[in-house]
Order: sequence, then C-alpha cells, then structure tokens
Amino acid sequence: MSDPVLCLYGLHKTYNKGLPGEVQVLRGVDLTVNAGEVVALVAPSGAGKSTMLHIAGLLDVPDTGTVSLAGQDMTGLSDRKRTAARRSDIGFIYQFHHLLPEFSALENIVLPQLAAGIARSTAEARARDLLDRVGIAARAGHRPAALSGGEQQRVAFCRALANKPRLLLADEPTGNLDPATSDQVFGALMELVRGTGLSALIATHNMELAARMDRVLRMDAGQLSI
Ligand SMILES: Nc1ncnc2c1ncn2[C@@H]1O[C@H](COP(=O)(O)OP(=O)(O)OP(=O)(O)O)[C@@H](O)[C@H]1O
Repeated sequence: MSDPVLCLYGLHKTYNKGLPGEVQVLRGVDLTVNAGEVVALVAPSGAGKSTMLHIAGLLDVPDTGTVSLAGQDMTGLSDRKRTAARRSDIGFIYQFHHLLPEFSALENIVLPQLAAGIARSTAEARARDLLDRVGIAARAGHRPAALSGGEQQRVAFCRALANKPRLLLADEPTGNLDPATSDQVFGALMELVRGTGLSALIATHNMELAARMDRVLRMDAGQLSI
C-alpha cells in the first residue's frame, strides 16, 4: 500500500508559552489522510482548525509532533526545503479567494504554473481545462471584479490545483457564499477533487457539506475525534 499523503502525529502547539496570554491550541493531534481521500474537519470557532491547517500546510511548525507528506518527514527540514515542498505538493483554498485583481481568471491560474517553470502553452491548456471542469470556461478572460463570488471561488479552486499538488487544504472554502451558491460551488469543488484523484482536508462549519466527504473529523479543545 502507498504511504498516506498526509500524516500528522502527536501535534502540540501553544501560543505565548509562559506568558499571561498563553493558549494551548493543539493538544495531541493525530491524523492520516490517504491517497484520494477527502476528509472533512468540523470545528467550533477557536478550536485550533486554522492552526492545524497551517501546520499541515508547512506554513507553521508544531512545538512537538511530526508532519509527513507522502512518507517524508517535513519536521526537521530547512525553511527553504519546506517552502519548496509546500509549493510543489500543497494547494490552499481560503474562505476569500485572494485572486490577483489586475489579472484575468485564466492568468490567475497560469501564473503559478509559470513560476514553477511550466511552459506558457502547457499552463494555458491546463488552466482552460480546469476552468472547464468547474463550469466557467466562458469566463476565462474576465478579471475577478467582473465575476460573481461563486465564480471567483471556482477560479481560486483551479488556481489551487494548477501545479498538480498531492494534497488540497481548504479552510471554509465556501464560507462567504450564500447557502444556495455555497452548495453549487462546493459541488464543483468535489467534482474537481474527485476528477483529479486529489487528497483533501476541508474545514467547514456546514454539516451537510461535511457529510458529502469520505470521513468527518471533529476538532474540539485542540483534539480530533470521529
Ligand atoms: N499567533 C497567535 N498568537 C496567539 N494566539 C493565537 C495565535 N493564532 C491563534 N491564536 C489563538 O489560538 C486559538 C485557535 O486559533 P485558530 O485560528 O487555530 O482557531 P480556528 O479553530 O481556526 O478558529 P476560527 O474558525 O474562528 O478561525 C484561538 O484562541 C486564537 O485566538
């Protein structure tokens, strides 16, 4: 059997250690995401979800515990190697799209590929394919301001997948959309993820969306449970 795509083991994280504002955020988090698996993370506000996603995404480090991607331990790597692993292996989606306003939808998906050394023709073909998969191929030339909120978020999904990551991490990916749009846009995300065989860890407050994933984990007081 292949290695899990993501393996978190014994994660602890405390902010402001030893100071009056000390917050023990993660208290022993263990998690495995297997190849092609889509895992929901449901957590009340302040439970430590973003902290865990940042550590899983190599944007932050735990006080103790390990993070492995595709069987490789990331914990002891230099900042430069962690950044390289993050760029090549992980796609991020946030609640807000964070698209570059002066570039078209297509260019927002092409640019990260050019930065990774991919030829423009290949990058454009991939961007068009991704836009087609999420149903907005006709919007390729529009800048973000000329797109609806749901369309902007679909472009952000395509951008996250542009460099063919191993793992997608999403923090409330449809959290700023109205319920009907959220439902449709989430459907587009799931089709994209399923269609590419990607592994994903998706945080949401929405139990109906969580139920559409392979497995639901709850986070409370810095620990995970089923
Ligand atoms: N850099 C920091 N310094 C100090 N405390 C922090 C820091 N980042 C987060 N915290 C605290 O850690 C706790 C968990 O924060 P985190 O952002 O991980 O929660 P969350 O579950 O993602 O919440 P939300 O859903 O509201 O975003 C909160 O009490 C927060 O105030």
